[in-house]
Amino acid sequence: MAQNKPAVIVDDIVRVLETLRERRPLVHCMTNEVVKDITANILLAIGASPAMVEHAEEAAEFAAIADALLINVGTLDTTQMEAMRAAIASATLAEKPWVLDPVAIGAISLRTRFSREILAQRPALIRGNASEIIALAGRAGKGRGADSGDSAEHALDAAAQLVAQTGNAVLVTGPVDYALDAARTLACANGHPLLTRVTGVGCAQGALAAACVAVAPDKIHGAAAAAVFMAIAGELAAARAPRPGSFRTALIDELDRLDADTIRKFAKLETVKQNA
Ligand SMILES: Nc1ncnc2c1ncn2[C@@H]1O[C@H](COP(=O)(O)OP(=O)(O)OP(=O)(O)O)[C@@H](O)[C@H]1O
Ligand SMILES: Cc1ncsc1CCO
Ligand SMILES: [Mg+2]
Repeated sequence: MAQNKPAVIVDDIVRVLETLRERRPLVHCMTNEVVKDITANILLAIGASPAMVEHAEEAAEFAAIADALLINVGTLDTTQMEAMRAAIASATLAEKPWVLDPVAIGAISLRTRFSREILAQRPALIRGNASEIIALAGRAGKGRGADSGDSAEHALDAAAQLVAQTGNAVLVTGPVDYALDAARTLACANGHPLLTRVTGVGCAQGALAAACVAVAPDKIHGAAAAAVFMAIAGELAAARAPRPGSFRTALIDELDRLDADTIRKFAKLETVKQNA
């Protein structure tokens, strides 16, 4: 089953971008209060269509209509938890992919319990920094908030466990991003430290991954595409905007400008493990 899957190559990532811009996937975002603006703008820049729909009744209705759903627990509350449960049930029934972003779990109990509860509904993709991935797998890590205290390499075992639990894919972000499913582990070595100096880049990347998974042939292609798009745009943005405020604007501009030639020229995508 997991075996004999073809390798993921840069051409596959280019195709995800082209398909995304043709199909303009509608991404239902249930995300935290801090990052809604940057999330919607990053989705628009890459060519997707964002919609933030929060009320439980509306969320259940909309999750069936949208092409993908993002569940981000960054500013969780009780009302939102109920709405998220309803949306996940509806997306699952409609066979629409959903992405889990377990922001700052580990040190904070309620969101950790909730993320583990909904993990049982098998998200198509989990996107988190190393500490979040380690905590979701039930292991001890160094995370204390929304930023990672662990290395992505450290999180790979935990990520593989989550892949086994969901049967789907995981994207661990950090200095190197890792995308994995049961058959393959890919590493994207692009990126720039300024990506961590603007709040919500990781969260927006979860939304970007939802858009990519909606149009990609396989979940891992979606995960890898989200890694490559954000990291290359970050490198190009940093080259002309070396401070966080202007970098945020430049990042959105570079995602808008991103094209096949730029991806082919800059992508540092490597297969680190292939079980075929
Ligand atoms: N040291 C680094 N050098 C280059 N790129 C990095 C580095 N650290 C993270 N990144 C990139 O930053 C982006 C966000 O990843 P990060 O792991 O910081 O997410 P996060 O902690 O969940 O973010 P947030 O909580 O602010 O939304 C990714 O594209 C990742 O590749
Ligand atoms: C800063 C912050 N706090 C809760 S969510 C969030 C956005 C980055 O994860
Ligand atoms: Mg961060």
